[in-house]
Amino acid sequence: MLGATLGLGLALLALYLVRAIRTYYSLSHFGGHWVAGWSRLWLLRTQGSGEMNKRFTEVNRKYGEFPIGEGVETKSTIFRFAVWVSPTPRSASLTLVHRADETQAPRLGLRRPCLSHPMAELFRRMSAVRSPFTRGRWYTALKLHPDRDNITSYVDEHKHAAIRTRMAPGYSGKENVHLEADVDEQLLKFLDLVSSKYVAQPEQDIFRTVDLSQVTSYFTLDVISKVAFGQTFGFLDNDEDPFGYLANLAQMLPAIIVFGVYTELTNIMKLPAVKAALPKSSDKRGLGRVMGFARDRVQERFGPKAIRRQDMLDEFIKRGLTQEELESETLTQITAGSDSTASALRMTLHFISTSPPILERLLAEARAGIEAGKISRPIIQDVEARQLPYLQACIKEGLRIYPPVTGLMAKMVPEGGAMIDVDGVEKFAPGRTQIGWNSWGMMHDPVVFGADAEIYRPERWLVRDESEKERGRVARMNETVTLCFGYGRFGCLGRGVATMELNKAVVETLLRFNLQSCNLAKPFNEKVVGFYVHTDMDFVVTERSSGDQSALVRLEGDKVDAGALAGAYEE
Ligand code: HEM
Repeated sequence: MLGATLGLGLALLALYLVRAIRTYYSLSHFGGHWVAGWSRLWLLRTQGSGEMNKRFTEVNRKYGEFPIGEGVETKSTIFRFAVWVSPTPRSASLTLVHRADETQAPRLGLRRPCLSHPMAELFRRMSAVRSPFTRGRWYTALKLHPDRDNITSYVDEHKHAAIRTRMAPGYSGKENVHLEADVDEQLLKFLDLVSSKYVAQPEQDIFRTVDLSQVTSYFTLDVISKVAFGQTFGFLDNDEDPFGYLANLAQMLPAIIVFGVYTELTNIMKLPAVKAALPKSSDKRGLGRVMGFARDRVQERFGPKAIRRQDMLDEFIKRGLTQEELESETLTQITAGSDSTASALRMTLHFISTSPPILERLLAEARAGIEAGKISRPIIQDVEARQLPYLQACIKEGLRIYPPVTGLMAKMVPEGGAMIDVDGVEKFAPGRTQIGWNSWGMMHDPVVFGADAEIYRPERWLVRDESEKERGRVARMNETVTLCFGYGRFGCLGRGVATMELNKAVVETLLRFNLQSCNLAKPFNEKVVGFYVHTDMDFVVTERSSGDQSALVRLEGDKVDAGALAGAYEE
């Protein structure tokens, strides 16, 4: 008996080794850290480092570089996850030519020679509507419910396409007549909260600070609950996390990291003991409480006394989503739509408020718009914001320098494999290879964004002259930054809502308040886990108008005691 067990064990080990070696060599030509070729531990370490964005970018810079443009080097990443043995991430730079799809996807450069960057081109090709690439197993980690998938977690193409078709109209905003008014209402509450509770008045010895990381999350969470269900969670009303949701999310980070690498572990959610420990809608706090809130709001739309409101939920119901589907999808809406927009908002505010020339230029544009009657008060309308070039440049630059989603979003090479062009050499990526996305690397690429790509500089988005070269430069940047919302059949459905929030909140906040970071040497703490967990982002806030007045200095008389530094001019 012992002998048979030992024999079986050795046979399994041999099988594992053969597969591991085959997997390793099938992708060894892409280069990368050797550990990543054998196990996912490298990936786990990188994702758990809290700075996955920077580490992936370092890897891309180290391995598989290929010269492009004017001798500048650029990079991308490929991760290999084997069919069933331990996945083996690899890295390499690449452009993509896919054999099976050659008729639809001509070789890079032939169709749009100057606009496409190889990394962006690859990303688009994989996500395009008729692409044979599919979602990788990475997406299964986005399942929030033990039994139910949601739009972000379906790896089955047909199921994903079916739910997306039914949900897209609800997101489009055309049917959601309350959308803009709902966003305005929450923004006014946000501004009111800052004004009533956080404005410092040092001249009256009132010293206060606000944690921007917190209040921006409160704003986007209340917006999303209002536009999704017609009722807010009450973050802004209470100036706190009423359900303990954000705290619960922070506790779940280790699990998020591990599940994002060992995606098969999502199956343990089906085990009765694990299932019992998972958040559920009857919970009093945390994600479970949010699930309960979503369940109650959905329930109100059904039955004899059903509430009717022309909004997203109503549109989803009209498109035939069941009560169960709605509970799961609305929860996804909250997780997908709150943190991403909040980080875009807070980082954009941070960069503008810490760069006086940028702030001044933005304020000048906004004030001119108000004076000309082109900006509604008290809140700018979305259509008006889209007419302000410098505001748009500031927002795009914010999304670029801190792309809100840094998760791998791995797409899978179809059966039969794909040819991938590395350094001008075509290399074969076997079927089921998963190709991860390094959004940070893509958005910080000097080839696309210029040699100062690491710097927040909205001016790069403004066309300097009418030459074809200049228009091509800006068009290429626009094509790339838009990818931070994904693309094609996987692209973000909430993009319109997010853009509306940013269009309004950035300019209205800065028009009212002067923001000063409390600690420029370390303005915030950050953990990057596919999204950003920011804490301690403390700012001093003063009313902009009073700040402006106090800056007016009157120099009266010939001799002024300006209080110059003592000692420097003394004998
Ligand atoms: C600045 C803010 C946002 C960014 C950068 C962003 C980015 C993304 C990205 C990268 C994806 C996945 C693309 C892929 O799988 O390849 C995605 C998907 C999605 N986003 Fe957003 N998002 C934002 C805001 C929102 C908001 C406000 C909502 C809801 C109102 C939302 C709802 C969704 C949904 C439902 C999906 C899944 C689409 C699908 O699977 O077909 N997002 N988003």
